[in-house]
Amino acid sequence: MAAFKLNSVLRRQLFVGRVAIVTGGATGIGGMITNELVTLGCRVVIAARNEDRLKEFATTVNKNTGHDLVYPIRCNIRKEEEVSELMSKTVKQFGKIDYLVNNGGGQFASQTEDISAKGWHAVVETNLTGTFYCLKHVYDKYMKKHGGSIVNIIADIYKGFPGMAHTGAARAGVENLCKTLAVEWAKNGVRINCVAPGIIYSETAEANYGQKGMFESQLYRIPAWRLGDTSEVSSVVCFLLSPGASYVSGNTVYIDGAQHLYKSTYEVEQHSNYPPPNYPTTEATTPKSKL
Ligand SMILES: CCCCCCC/C=C/C(=O)SCCNC(=O)CCNC(=O)[C@H](O)C(C)(C)COP(=O)(O)OP(=O)(O)OC[C@H]1O[C@@H](n2cnc3c(N)ncnc32)[C@H](O)[C@@H]1OP(=O)(O)O
Ligand SMILES: NC(=O)C1=CN([C@@H]2O[C@H](COP(=O)(O)OP(=O)(O)OC[C@H]3O[C@@H](n4cnc5c(N)ncnc54)[C@H](OP(=O)(O)O)[C@@H]3O)[C@@H](O)[C@H]2O)C=CC1
Repeated sequence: MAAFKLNSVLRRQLFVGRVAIVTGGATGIGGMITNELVTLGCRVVIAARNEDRLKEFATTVNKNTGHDLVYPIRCNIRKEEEVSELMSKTVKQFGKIDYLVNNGGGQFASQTEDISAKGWHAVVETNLTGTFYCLKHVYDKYMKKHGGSIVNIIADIYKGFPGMAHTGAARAGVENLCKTLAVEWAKNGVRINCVAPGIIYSETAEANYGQKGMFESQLYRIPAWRLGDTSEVSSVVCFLLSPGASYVSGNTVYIDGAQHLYKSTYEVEQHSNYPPPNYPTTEATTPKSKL
């Protein structure tokens, strides 16, 4: 019992005096990361495009905790000058940036051949280039001299990302960038890792796919036979940021109930359009071609 009490005291103090930036930090997974960091004593700058939503979230958390721990800054991560300002304003306001969580991002579902050039650029510029801007400017403005810890939220790209090729390509780019920076910036005391969520329920995430129940319809593809919840992502993010992960860098942690080892969210319909095999086939093994 005494040990448990000590633990909970330590837990509350884990990030006291620390400062984090969480992009997309007012909704879904990002909102839960902000909440958990605040619970651990951290001050958190939340950054996204929708300023009203940022302000409302910050006001609610600050009212609930009785402390001004959450600070909203409007920022579209696709615009380099806004990202640069986000980092400068944070250093000016709080004197430091210990942690960066690159969580802001997203995509839409589409067959690859139906993605327009504009749609491709929107997704790649948000998820890959936006993350690059955040990394470059947090390094320039603080972490180059002082070190820090970074977590990038990517996605389950273990088997590619059929049905969302743009985000698969962008997130794979972020994962590779993470490996590069884990090496290049080690000399500056910077650790950097990725977290790859499977299907994590939040109202905003599900709304993006336009249909209530869409996420639940995927349960049979997940060995855990349930969706993830946002706190199951935030706890891993906080661990990776914390001194508990002081020798961990350049890694990706999948948070997906083992889905990356099982079924993707994409169905391949039966067809006979591959070049024929060199073994005798029957009617049953050669369905009619639709081509
Ligand atoms: C079946 C179950 C699947 C489970 C998968 C679970 C894995 C992943 C889950 C998640 O990531 S949940 C998080 C969801 N949240 C978000 O995605 C929020 C952020 N998303 C966005 O902001 C957009 O999707 C965006 C495209 C990344 C950026 O949008 P932005 O506001 O900058 O651009 P738009 O002006 O809206 O669009 C630009 C361009 O993009 C094309 N496009 C956009 N949406 C669609 C769509 N729904 N379908 C087809 N194409 C789309 C389109 O070309 C747009 O240009 P215009 O045609 O509008 O001129
Ligand atoms: N939920 C899930 O199942 C999964 C989620 N993910 C990823 O996790 C992250 C969080 O998603 P989740 O919480 O589920 O969904 P949300 O839709 O709630 O979160 C997306 C957040 O990103 C912000 N954002 C989007 N574009 C930009 C931009 N250009 N600049 C700044 N902020 C931006 C949004 O704020 P605003 O619109 O105000 O800018 C929003 O707060 C995303 O990167 C998502 O793709 C990955 C795999 C699975």
